Amino acid sequence: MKFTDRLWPKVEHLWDSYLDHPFVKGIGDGSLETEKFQHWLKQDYVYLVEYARLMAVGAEKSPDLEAMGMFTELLHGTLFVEMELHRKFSNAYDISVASLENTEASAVNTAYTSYMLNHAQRGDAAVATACLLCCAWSYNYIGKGLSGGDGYNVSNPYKEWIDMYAGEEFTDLTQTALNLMNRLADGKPERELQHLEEIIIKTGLYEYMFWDMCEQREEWPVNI
Ligand SMILES: Cc1ncc(C[n+]2csc(CCO)c2C)c(N)n1
Repeated sequence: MKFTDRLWPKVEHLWDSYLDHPFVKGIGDGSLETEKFQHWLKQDYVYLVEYARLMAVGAEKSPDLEAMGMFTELLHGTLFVEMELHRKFSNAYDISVASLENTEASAVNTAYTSYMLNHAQRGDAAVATACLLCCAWSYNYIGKGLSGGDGYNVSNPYKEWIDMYAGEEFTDLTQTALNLMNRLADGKPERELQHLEEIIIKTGLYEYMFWDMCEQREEWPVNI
């Protein structure tokens, strides 16, 4: 059995809770307030900068050229496909590229990226892949879930967002991340597989917290 097949029953319930989250539902039916979407765009942009570093760590720790190529494919997809779409969306939502780049990461955002980078720096390439997996995989799952929903139509202002994450390009990137995970998990002892699983579940919980943070437009608890 592939490693990612045994993971699925453990994350399924958590991932279905994303589809019930008010922020995700708001994207699905088009009712999400613009200010909340702008908060997501800004926080996500600086999140993706740290996420790109994570893939660079994975490339550096790769055991072979094939893994290195897969990490750099994901890195390229983040920097030049996903972040480019964020820049395009921001233009439509009155946010300048400078203000995207200068966003201060919120508490949850900082905790999430620090968690991933800490594990990736301490672990091997399989650990770095476990850190990045949920992120790519869960957005593709959400995009596909929303594109099959009632609110998916031309009048939904977030249709392009849904199309982007459900589309072929992101489905291919998700498949690359899954293949990389299975390749690097192959032959590992059970104790290490459990460690990878724990990271995937924790990052899945951080994903939920990220939606919550955007729904509440949270930054830090006190303004300094
Ligand atoms: C908090 C957060 N989690 C996941 C993604 C989605 N995502 C991040 S990297 C990647 C694959 C290559 O770009 C995908 C789909 C996001 N944007 N923000």
